[in-house]
Amino acid sequence: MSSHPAPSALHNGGALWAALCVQLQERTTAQQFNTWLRPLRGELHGNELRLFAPNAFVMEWIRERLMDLLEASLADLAPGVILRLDLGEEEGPVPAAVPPATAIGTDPRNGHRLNPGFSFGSYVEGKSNQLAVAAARQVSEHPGKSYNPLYIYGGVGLGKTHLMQAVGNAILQRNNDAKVLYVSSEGFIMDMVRSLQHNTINDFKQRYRKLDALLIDDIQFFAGKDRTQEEFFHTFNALFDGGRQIIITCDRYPKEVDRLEERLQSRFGWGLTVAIQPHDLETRMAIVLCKAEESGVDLPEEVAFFIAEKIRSHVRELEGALRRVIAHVNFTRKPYNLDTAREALRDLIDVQKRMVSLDNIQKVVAEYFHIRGSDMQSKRRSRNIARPRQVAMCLTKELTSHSLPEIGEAFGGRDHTTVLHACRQIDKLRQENTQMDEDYRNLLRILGA
Ligand SMILES: Nc1ncnc2c1ncn2[C@@H]1O[C@H](COP(=O)(O)OP(=O)(O)OP(=O)(O)O)[C@@H](O)[C@H]1O
Repeated sequence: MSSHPAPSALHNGGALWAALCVQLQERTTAQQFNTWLRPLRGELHGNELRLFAPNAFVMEWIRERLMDLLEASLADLAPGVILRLDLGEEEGPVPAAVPPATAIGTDPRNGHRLNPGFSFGSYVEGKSNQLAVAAARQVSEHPGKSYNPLYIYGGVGLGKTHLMQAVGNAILQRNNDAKVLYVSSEGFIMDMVRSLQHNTINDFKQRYRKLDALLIDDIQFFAGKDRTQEEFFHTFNALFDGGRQIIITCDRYPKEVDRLEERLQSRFGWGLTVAIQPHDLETRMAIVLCKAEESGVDLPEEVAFFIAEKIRSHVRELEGALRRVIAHVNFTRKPYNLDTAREALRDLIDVQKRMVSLDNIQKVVAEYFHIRGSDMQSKRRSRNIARPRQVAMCLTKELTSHSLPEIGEAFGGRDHTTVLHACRQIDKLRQENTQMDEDYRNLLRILGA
């Protein structure tokens, strides 16, 4: 991280917190940042940075999920300063991403909370999202009538939110009076909690049930939240029965969302469930070109290809890499070509190379499946050992340039046909078994591929 503020800038807690926010914005999604971190207030007391949360719900959420990230970022920025999270004395302002309940659907300018940039026009279509895009277009033309609910699922940063909001924007374009609302599932929970706190739960129900289209993002965060699920169940029924459109996104298939009531799981499957798969090279390249054009940059195709080839995880990373290249070119005043792209992404590529070494793949896979590193080479054949070993072989084949005999050798002197068999087996299992596919994709992500 390059943005270390001068020590004088850190004298008061506000400045330190502001500097920390710059880092955190890079390390979280916009939604996470706006919903959970932006509402915090920072005060520096000696060597202790105290962060005050506006309410207990926000405080607990941060404690459970963001504390490690906050502490690590603070340690990078101001080593030695300790972090303490407290409840603010007074109820703080409502987070920017979650306007006060009364604002929902009533502000004609942005009551719907849609990002106008998330349109079909700026969404690149490829093999990985073809079906999802076709379904989304259909829904935008006949909301409430074609597929209800439309359930879009897929891994992190693959374009679920963008596509869902494209539908919302298209509905509004056709009918400016339509009551459309985009809300993250965390936003829905916050909204509900606030209504409960203020005894306005009936208003909450009315607001949500009057909508023409409800777009609810990342529904996996409903897991285990019984009161929220209960409330959403009734909202869902009211909208569905009234022929209003519901669009849901999630990181997995409905039946695979843990601790989600069965009645919700089954309702989510009533309409159409479509997946967005990780994008292939051509689609990634088209996305890079599209994003470059949006930024007013005439990017040579070879540079777009280079970025798409090196960054294989998800679109947010692709965007990050492109931003780096643009910043580097602006700063050095050099032209856009392979050399400048390589210079701009050197750190990233170096990290990636270290991550995808044969040794590291074995280590990461062993840790992921909780087996011993030495089991990668051992003769043990029990499934809980053999399967991770096959996964590691398959990843090594996919991510490195080692030959099959070299891979076999590194996995306890096995024959190259064993490696080939492992790769085929894992490919097959990934198609048949979503858990295996998810594990494999998680590992690719951990390995930075
Ligand atoms: N097919 C695409 N064409 C153009 N841009 C895309 C495409 N897919 C994703 N993006 C861009 O990638 C970024 C991340 O996309 P988005 O937030 O929609 O992903 P997501 O699947 O909802 O992620 P998360 O799982 O974190 O909620 C956005 O800036 C979006 O515009």
